Amino acid sequence: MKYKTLTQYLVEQQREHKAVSAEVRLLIETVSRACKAISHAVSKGALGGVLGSLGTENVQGEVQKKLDVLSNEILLEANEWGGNLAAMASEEMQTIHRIPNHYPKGQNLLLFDPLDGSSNIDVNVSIGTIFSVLQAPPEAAGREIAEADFLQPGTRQVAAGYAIYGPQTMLVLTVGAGVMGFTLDREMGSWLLTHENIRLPEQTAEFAINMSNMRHWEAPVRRYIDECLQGETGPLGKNYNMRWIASMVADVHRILTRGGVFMYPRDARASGRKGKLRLMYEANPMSFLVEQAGGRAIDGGGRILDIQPDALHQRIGVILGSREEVERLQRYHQEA
Ligand SMILES: O=P(O)(O)OC[C@H]1O[C@](O)(COP(=O)(O)O)[C@@H](O)[C@@H]1O
Ligand SMILES: [Mg+2]
Ligand SMILES: [Mg+2]
Repeated sequence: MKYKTLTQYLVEQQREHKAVSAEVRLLIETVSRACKAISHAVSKGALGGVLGSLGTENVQGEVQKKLDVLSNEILLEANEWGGNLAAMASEEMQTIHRIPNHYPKGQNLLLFDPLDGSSNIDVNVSIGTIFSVLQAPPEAAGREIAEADFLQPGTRQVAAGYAIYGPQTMLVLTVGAGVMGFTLDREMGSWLLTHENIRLPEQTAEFAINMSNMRHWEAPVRRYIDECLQGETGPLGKNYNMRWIASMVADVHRILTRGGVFMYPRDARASGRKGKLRLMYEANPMSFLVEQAGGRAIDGGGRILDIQPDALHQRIGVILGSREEVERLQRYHQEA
């Protein structure tokens, strides 16, 4: 079977469907090359000296793994040279990284979670890279990009995707024209379009949540999970299965493949933080993908993609996946 390459797909989207600009096409290709390099580093594991912690903390007070920092550097370096970008923002960096004057500059803004699922690195479980592309707002023309220029709702994303480093390395991408899955052919070094037009089943009997946080959940999430656990004889009338990989990339990949609902809800913890996951690097790109595949994504209050961000590293509750289940959860929030 002959598969299209990522480049062929993107050129088609640019020329025939006008779904992507030449600049964004080149940017996605650069990100995909960086993901290939991260994939090689990940697969070397202990032999490449990439496992373990660095003993430093990121801006959010989380201990950084060697791979968090290495992946961040790979993405920065690749995109400084070839990304057609104005600036970048990363979960691992305090503030934005502007493209220096001597590099080719573009109009786009790139955001990334360089290594998602950090707690799984050392135990050889799937991890990934998540990215999102925005455009510099018109008012930024002629001046330096500011952090505030990144604070755009997810509906403004022009592309988003993730690479998953699992049994296979895949790149799952949307440019707003459906969701495409590319598998890395290591011998050829190419991304091949193996999963065309990924669609998410509307119904499901599988949920993903970290049950150890149950005592902190808000009432609507508690109600939904209680009902799932009651199985066939409960109000939902079916037996549910549960999965929790603790890599958002891997959990979302499973959901895009066979349906399900993923939750890292905001909760009632005294810390007052609104959930664990980051709006700009995790929730927005994944919500864009899930909606493009026919699913839904909410924070409990409403649609994630409509949220006006108020900070680069803002955290948010995330509920996403199969349409009917997410709509049910939305109803439970409204009723509460
Ligand atoms: O360990 P917990 O609390 O279950 O959290 C798991 C979640 O945290 C994350 O690992 C956060 O991402 P990072 O590894 O990029 O910080 C998600 O991928 C995952 O869904
Ligand atoms: Mg993450
Ligand atoms: Mg991360």
